[in-house]
Amino acid sequence: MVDDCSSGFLALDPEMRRLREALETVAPTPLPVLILGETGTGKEVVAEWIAGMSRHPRERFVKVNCASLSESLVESELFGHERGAFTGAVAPREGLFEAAHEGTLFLDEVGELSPRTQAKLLRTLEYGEIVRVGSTRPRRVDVRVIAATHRDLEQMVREGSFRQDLYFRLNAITLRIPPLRARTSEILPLAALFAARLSQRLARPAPPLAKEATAALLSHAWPGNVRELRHVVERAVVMSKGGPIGADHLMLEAPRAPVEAGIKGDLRSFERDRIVAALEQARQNQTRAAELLGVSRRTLTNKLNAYGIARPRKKVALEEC
Ligand SMILES: Nc1ncnc2c1ncn2[C@@H]1O[C@H](COP(=O)(O)OP(=O)(O)OP(=O)(O)O)[C@@H](O)[C@H]1O
Repeated sequence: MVDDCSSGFLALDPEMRRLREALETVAPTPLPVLILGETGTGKEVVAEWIAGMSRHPRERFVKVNCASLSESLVESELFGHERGAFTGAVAPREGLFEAAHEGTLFLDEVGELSPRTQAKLLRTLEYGEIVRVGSTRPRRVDVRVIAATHRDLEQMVREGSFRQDLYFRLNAITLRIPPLRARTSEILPLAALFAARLSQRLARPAPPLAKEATAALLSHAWPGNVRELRHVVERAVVMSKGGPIGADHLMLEAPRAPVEAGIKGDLRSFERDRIVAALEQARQNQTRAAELLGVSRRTLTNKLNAYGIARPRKKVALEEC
């Protein structure tokens, strides 16, 4: 079950495999799940996968991005409202908790909720009931909550901006999705998957990746994670017009350090570029690259890990897995 990606969730990296194996055990339970990870790492994909594996596979999966809701809207969106609860509330309306009854509610960017909404959410999780805005009548809801955030919730708890009791309620099961730069073995298979999917939609054979394109994909830092990779590959599939994908089609800029990183960031960026260039010059031979850079092989290995630079594999099949 860990190798296929028919559900749209590819897991080849050992940590991702462990994560998926653990999920197979917890998915069919009603326990809340908290998914942590940088933006674009696949938190929503994982949430959908859990919902698909849950007690009633055809149950409802309702998702909401808490960051996209204004403070005035969020309560009524989540818990619903009664007629006349506020200006414009001309009719009663059920909220997302009620819509997800006997199903799963995915609360994306849960760290953005205000203290007031956090309190209401805690109550819902504790008692399994919601109270619509403008009402005092509790309504029972049976909803499995999956929450996600790119924020450091533990830090937010320490700072007092996220309720500790809510944090403990949400994190019955916590999954940490590693950034793409920490699971470089997945870069090329994911690229192959995205290229194959789009090519299929365009009714074209999946294009092969030229050697330089492979090297460019592997040496990029992917600050936008899997989402960025998907966009880069899909654009390249279009730009290559059915031919092999070259490095130019990827249009990856050389990594630039953010201004606030100051000279430290500049030096890191410089060092990383030098390592990538040395590897290219040495045709990916790490011993030779270490010689060119004047460092030991061990130092080079440490730096490759620190910067998330991986050696390209010899050949990648660009086909749907
Ligand atoms: N393991 C994976 N297998 C296949 N596709 C993936 C995988 N991980 C992410 N993706 C794809 O990458 C994109 C971003 O994934 P997703 O929206 O789940 O990330 P996220 O962590 O929820 O992002 P955000 O924090 O911005 O909400 C989507 O197009 C998704 O299909």
